Amino acid sequence: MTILEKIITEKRKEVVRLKTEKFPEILDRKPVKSMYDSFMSSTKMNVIAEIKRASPSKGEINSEMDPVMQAVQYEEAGADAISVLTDAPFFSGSMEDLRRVREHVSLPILCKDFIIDPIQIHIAKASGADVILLIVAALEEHQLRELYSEALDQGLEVLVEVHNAEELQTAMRLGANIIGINNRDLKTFIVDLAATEELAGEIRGKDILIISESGMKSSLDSIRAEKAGAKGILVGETLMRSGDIALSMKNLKVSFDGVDAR
Ligand SMILES: O=P(O)(O)OC[C@@H](O)[C@@H](O)c1c[nH]c2ccccc12
Repeated sequence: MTILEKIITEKRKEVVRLKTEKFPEILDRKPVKSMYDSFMSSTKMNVIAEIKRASPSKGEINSEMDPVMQAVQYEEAGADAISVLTDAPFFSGSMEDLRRVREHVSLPILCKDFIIDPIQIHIAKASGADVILLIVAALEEHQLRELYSEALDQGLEVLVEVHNAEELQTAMRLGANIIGINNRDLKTFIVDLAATEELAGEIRGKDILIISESGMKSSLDSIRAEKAGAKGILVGETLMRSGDIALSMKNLKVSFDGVDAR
């Protein structure tokens, strides 16, 4: 079994449990600006800064961190959106983390999870998410379509994640307007920015927002993503391990002419 299959097997059990539990209280909140609109109109690389305690490929990353303190630091450092990993068994996160972060930041929040059932979308929305992730490799196309339209009906934006040309075709058939190219192969954990370079060129239509995900360490990586056509990057580990979040953020937020934004 691949790690992705293991994660999905656990998710199915979680969904069964969620359906028996009490639905969480709906958080009262102000609307935020659309991530799509703000990223498309920016002149600098947009950074989605991720709250990630641990991962199956790296084990523990930063288990001491308080998600609210981390998210507030991200916002102060100039992040454009916050991603909160809510999966518990493999990433040590929770929906409670997302809810707490929501109460302290005003940026768009991405609920980063392995969504396989509408109940997860409803809970994410109630907990304050603005954007959800749908991973093409984890879903049948009909499921992907159902979950995608459910999310739009709920007023959420959707980041549709792909890793190869076939998945990209599926995302484009769906009409996704935000496509995330994961540089990490979820089956082997190998990270290679060439994934963004290869796939971004195949994305037809200037109105699709491209996000390059995983493995971003420095301004060089950010410039590489920008040259390939990405308007956003999703960064977890580098920011979670950084001793100077403001500096790391500055390095990643290159301006779109390829010159460092500083
Ligand atoms: O820590 P990194 O290498 O910066 O990666 C962040 C993010 O892209 C990664 O966490 C991720 C991308 N797609 C996912 C799907 C599920 C869980 C996690 C992910």
